[in-house]
Amino acid sequence: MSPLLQTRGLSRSFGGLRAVDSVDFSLNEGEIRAIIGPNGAGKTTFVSLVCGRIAPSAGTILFEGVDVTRLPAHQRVKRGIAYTFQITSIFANLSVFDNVALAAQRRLIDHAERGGSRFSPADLRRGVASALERVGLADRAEQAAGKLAYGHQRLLEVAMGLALEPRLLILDEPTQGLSDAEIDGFIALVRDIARTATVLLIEHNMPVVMALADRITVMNNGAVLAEGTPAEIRADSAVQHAYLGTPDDD
Ligand SMILES: Nc1ncnc2c1ncn2[C@@H]1O[C@H](COP(=O)(O)OP(=O)(O)OP(=O)(O)O)[C@@H](O)[C@H]1O
Repeated sequence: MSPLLQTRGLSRSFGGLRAVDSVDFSLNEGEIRAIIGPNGAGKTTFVSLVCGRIAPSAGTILFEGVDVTRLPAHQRVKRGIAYTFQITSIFANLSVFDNVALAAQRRLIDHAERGGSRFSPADLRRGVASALERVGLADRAEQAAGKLAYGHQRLLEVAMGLALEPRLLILDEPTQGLSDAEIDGFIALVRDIARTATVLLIEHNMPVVMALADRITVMNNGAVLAEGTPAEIRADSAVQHAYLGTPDDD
């Protein structure tokens, strides 16, 4: 089986700093993959290259075997790559419902343009309601998005990503600002998402990573330091040294 996503020699420098340094990466369809690593390791830069928010200095990105390295971000979204944008992508004055509707509308219009069923407002409402239900924000649909607590804004971004019905959903630190109970709900949500999409998760919360990831990629100084199952990563002494502390820390 060819991988859903593959990068070869992917690099990005900022001035003299190699934020992402010749990364060869491969992700199979249906996987939940976590990317971990210390602050500044290059995780966000790496996924920003994958989704097309920033351009690489060198290297290639293949999605479903097709070279998407030069495609603009919106074309990658059409192909099924969704990134839960940082909080800045939320329209604070619009309702929670309308924020998700903007994302869902884009997918339905794309679908209609490709010769699929005609755009229908009823489909739109259903898609939005379902995405909000899945992330647990259905009862806040009418609130202004800017009034949501930080953690709930992160969940709103996940709902916006889900409304795109992606093949690959990239989640960048989604549990930041969530309570313990909400984190439990989030773990169940990601397992549910993984039934229909491949998940690439940047996450600092180790119990969340260990609970969810099929495999873990550890980045350090822009490069891949290690890759393996949660058990392999826990046992890797270089990883413990760079990042995890002692194996019993969590
Ligand atoms: N736009 C930019 N201009 C200059 N330097 C940048 C830019 N974006 C990232 N960097 C630098 O690139 C390096 C990697 O940053 P990146 O945000 O990808 O790391 P990260 O692993 O996601 O860190 P964190 O866990 O703190 O989010 C850092 O040294 C950062 O300061």
